[in-house]
Amino acid sequence: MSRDTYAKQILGDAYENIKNAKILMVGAGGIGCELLKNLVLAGFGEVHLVDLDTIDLSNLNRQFLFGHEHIKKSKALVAKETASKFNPEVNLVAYHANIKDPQFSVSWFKSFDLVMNALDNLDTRRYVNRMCLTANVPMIDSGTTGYNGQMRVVVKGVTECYECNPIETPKSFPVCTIRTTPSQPIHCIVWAKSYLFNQLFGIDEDEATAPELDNTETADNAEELKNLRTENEELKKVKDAFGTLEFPKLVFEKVFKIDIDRLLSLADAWRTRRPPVPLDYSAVKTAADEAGLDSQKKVTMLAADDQPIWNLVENFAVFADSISRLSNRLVELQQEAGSQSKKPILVFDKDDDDTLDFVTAAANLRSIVFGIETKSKFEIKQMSGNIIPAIATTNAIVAGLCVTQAFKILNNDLEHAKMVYISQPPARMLSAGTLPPANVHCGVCGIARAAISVDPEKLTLGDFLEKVLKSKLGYSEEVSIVTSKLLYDIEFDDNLEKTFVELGVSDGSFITIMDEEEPEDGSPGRVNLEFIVLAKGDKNGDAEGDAYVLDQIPEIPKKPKAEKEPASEDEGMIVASAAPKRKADEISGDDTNLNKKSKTDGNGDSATIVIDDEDGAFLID
Ligand SMILES: Nc1ncnc2c1ncn2[C@@H]1O[C@H](COP(=O)(O)OP(=O)(O)OP(=O)(O)O)[C@@H](O)[C@H]1O
Ligand SMILES: [Zn+2]
Repeated sequence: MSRDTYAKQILGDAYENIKNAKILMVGAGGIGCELLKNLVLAGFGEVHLVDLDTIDLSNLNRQFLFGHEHIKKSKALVAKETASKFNPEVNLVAYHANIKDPQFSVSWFKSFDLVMNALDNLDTRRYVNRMCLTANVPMIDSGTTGYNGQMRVVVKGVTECYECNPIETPKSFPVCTIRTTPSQPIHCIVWAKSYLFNQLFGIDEDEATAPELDNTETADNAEELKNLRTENEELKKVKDAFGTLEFPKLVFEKVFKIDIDRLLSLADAWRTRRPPVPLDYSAVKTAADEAGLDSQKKVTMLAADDQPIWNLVENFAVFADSISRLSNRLVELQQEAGSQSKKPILVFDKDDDDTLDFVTAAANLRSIVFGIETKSKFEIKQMSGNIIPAIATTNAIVAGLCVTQAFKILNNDLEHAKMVYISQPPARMLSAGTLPPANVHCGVCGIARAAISVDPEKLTLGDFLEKVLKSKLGYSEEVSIVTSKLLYDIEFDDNLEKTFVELGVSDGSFITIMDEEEPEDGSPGRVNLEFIVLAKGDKNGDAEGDAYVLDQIPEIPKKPKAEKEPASEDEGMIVASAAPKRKADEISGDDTNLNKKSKTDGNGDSATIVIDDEDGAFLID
């Protein structure tokens, strides 16, 4: 009896399609390991798997393709190695890489029959969704949170895409709660992780506002924002001492003394609240030395134990030590990067001890200043990483469901494909539904898509408008060109001389073209066109001096007739409404609700944060 006897008996003629299928699997973590095992055992012919991460000890309880000996090795490569032993006939190809890397182009996506997501963040899911829509490849997305899970099939033009209905966006905290009047541990953790960490080691908040901070300026918080800007300016000066022995001291004095003194001067804020108490560097340092926390070895030992709740001097010692560790790392990265235009940064990762130590100590010191309960490193890891324990069995169920739906897609039996939810009792444990049709107003799948290869240092916005949009695609000058900000519209032509690179458009960026012309006969204009920008390799350019190559002229259909605004709630899911036409003055840095944010620099950090005022805070992903 051969290995595939049973599969042939069960699937009949359809088995040939499975055997000839070429599948892309994105993510080789909890769901990914289960999924790969299923694909390999079911006899899928060729599976490519992409994962950017390496194996951590904490993965081993459920990511069973990995063992102790694989810690710190590539998930993708080890998963391939282990799974290929289950069925050597399957052709497995592994990539230790980010799926957003330019090597994974639209034409590469096109070469697959099906893409299966086993990811842990919204940002990458959205990216893969868009690539699949551009490449016209069906996608199966799956996810679990503890005992809950879901999977769904996405086929361009037939079913809902991943973004047809807005996924609940992260709950944001008013900036004044985080930066001026924290009252819960979570406020201090968000401050340490999303504000202070980024200011010191990551992307400056002026360049990219962290998602948890709501920066809308209202009369209520204008005064606070003015103060915060002063704080930012001062912190930039402190950063001049980066990498020196003085640096931890200057940061400490700045955020736990100078800023707190300034807050205290806002007398109104403290009429009904307990005023914060600034910390004195010399006094705390002396106390830490007296407590024996004067050597790095002792601090390392202290930080290694994540169970106890550290006191003031312990937090102080870990704070200073982790700043030194992180500064050294960043200096090294900067030296390695040399004169490259993209400055290296550090990104918070709950599994990265240096970053977690910093966030734990900084959050606790702030809690002490504001008289808020402090937390252990273990607790802060959970809260800052938005973890709900991953359950192996939920992953296994979801991965199994994904494969049964993959059979249907590959056998052109889409009408029987389902979306399935796994819930906890008293709700039904498994509930399946037919695939909802695409939302014609969706800003992601209800639009035209194309890829354009450009030389971002050569192509100017003016040339793009004239030579691509007007000459090749028949637009008038009444268009808006948008990335995460407005680049051009009929009343805003300041950027026409600038090159793509000067406008921050580079490999992997998305550019949206909005047809603003209103035909005289009242007929609808064309739907938005979203280009994915690819940096040009050595492909020969066309007649335009190699600044761009447009392989295919995209078809850009007319907009669907406007419908009445749908009701906002439908069985607990928010229904998308037509994207409003944007005005130049509405366009600032961020425009998440229009789904046109450039995808080049998303950090994948997309948690839903739920605050329970009664019982403190908890987070879910
Ligand atoms: N942009 C991306 N490109 C490639 N792989 C990605 C990308 N984003 C996330 N992943 C991978 O998706 C997988 C998701 O798996 P999972 O949800 O089990 O997360 P994990 O990091 O293994 O576990 P945990 O977060 O619970 O520690 C991870 O292995 C992660 O590296
Ligand atoms: Zn859609």
